[in-house]
Formats: sequence, C-alpha cells, structure tokens
Amino acid sequence: MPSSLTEKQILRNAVLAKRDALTPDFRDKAARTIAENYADDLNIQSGQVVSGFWPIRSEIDPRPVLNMFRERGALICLPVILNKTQICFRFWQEDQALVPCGFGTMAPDQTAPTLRPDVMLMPLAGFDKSGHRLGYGAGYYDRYISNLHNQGHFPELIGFAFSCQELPSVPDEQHDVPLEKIVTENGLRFF
Ligand SMILES: Nc1nc2c(c(=O)[nH]1)N(C=O)[C@@H](CNc1ccc(C(=O)N[C@@H](CCC(=O)O)C(=O)O)cc1)CN2
Ligand SMILES: Nc1ncnc2c1ncn2[C@@H]1O[C@H](COP(=O)(O)OP(=O)(O)OP(=O)(O)O)[C@@H](O)[C@H]1O
Repeated sequence: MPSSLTEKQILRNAVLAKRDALTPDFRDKAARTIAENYADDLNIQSGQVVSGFWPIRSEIDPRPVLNMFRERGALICLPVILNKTQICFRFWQEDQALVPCGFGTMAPDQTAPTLRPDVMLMPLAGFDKSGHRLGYGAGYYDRYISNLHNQGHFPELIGFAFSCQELPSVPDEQHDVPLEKIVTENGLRFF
C-alpha cells in the first residue's frame, strides 16, 4: 500500500537519525550490558543454529553475545546477500575470515555451509510495543522467514536493538512477520 510505504520511510528516517546520534561509548556499553545481563535469558542451547549479523551503519553490535552463544555450543551463522531479493545464512566458525557481502556487510564465503537458523537475532531500524519490526525496507528478512514458514520451519525471532529504536507504532503490513522477543540495553521483552 503506497500510503503505508511512505509512512514507513518517514518513520525509518526519524528512528535511524536517533540511532545514528548515539555516542560510540554508549553503543559499546549497550552491547556489553546485553551480553553480561540479558544474554542468559535468551536460553540458547548447545547445538542450536543461531543467526546473528555483522553490524552496519549504527546498528547495535551483536558480536559479544554471539561469542557467548558460540562458547556454549551454538552454531553461529551470518546473513549473506545473494541478490536483490534473497539472503541465506552461512556457518561462521571462530576466527574464520569474512568477505564483503554488500551494503557494508561481511559474511563467510561460499565455501562455508549454508545453515537454517533455529533462532534469529534480527537487525532492525525500529520496533513497537507489539513486536512489529521496521527494517531497511528491502524485505529480505520477511521473505526469508516466510519461505521457512512455508517449509514448516518456525525459527524463534528475537529483535536486537537499542531502546531508543522503539516507536509508538510500526505500520503492520500483511507480509511483516512479528518478533517474539526483543533485547535492548534495558532488558528482554516478550510480545
Ligand atoms: N547488519 C545487517 N546485515 C544485514 C541486514 C541488516 O539489516 N543488517 N539485512 C536486512 O535485511 C540484509 C541486508 N539488507 C540491507 C538492505 C538495505 C540496505 C541499505 O543500506 N539500503 C540503502 C538503499 C540502497 C539502494 O539505494 O539501493 C538505504 O536504505 O539507504 C542495507 C542492508 C542482510 N544483512
Ligand atoms: N514474503 C514476502 N514476499 C514477497 N515480497 C515481500 C515479502 N515480504 C516483504 N516483501 C516486499 O519487500 C518490500 C519491503 O518490505 P518492508 O518495507 O516490510 O521491509 P523491511 O521489513 O523494512 O525490510 P527487511 O525485512 O529487509 O529488514 C516490500 O515491497 C514488500 O512487498
């Protein structure tokens, strides 16, 4: 719906400006606070496939949390941009070199196995109190998750963000897949 797309773009610009304004010190502390205080509550089990992301722009850095999960036996994977509509996730082993993958992202090269996440730590521009997520507007995650749902696989979806990215309301379109949880420097919330 064109009116809804316009509204999403306005919200995206406003919330990204807030995220861009956070200081480097605040960002580092937020990423460490989540790892130290809230990562345990996400209850990741050994053997689970967990997708993270390589932070771009002013995104929160999930790497401290991903390292913890890896130490506890989770298999960590990162998104790879395949083309204008599709992403996949490749296994990221400790100390494995990454290659540039578009839009500033880094990911394992094509020799790394493709994995299907059981738990997805989702990057986002904004979120609201009902768990609706606003991305960069490319629809990559919504499309990927809808394909998994069609295959009968329902990963747990966890937003990973700064608390200042909360919006009063994100327009909910039919293709938007809601989050189950969100973790910010202020704690873990369930929807
Ligand atoms: N860290 C991270 N990795 C990720 C995502 C993400 O949101 N964060 N993605 C989540 O989907 C996928 C990449 N999606 C992206 C989509 C758009 C833009 C972007 O910067 N778009 C430009 C417009 C580009 C153009 O003009 O064509 C923009 O919004 O200004 C970046 C990543 C996979 N990897
Ligand atoms: N399951 C889907 N199948 C086909 N097209 C889709 C699907 N999900 C989203 N899209 C398309 O992707 C575009 C962007 O959607 P939207 O604005 O919701 O992206 P976003 O959630 O901000 O981005 P992302 O999922 O990449 O983080 C829209 O044009 C939408 O029609």
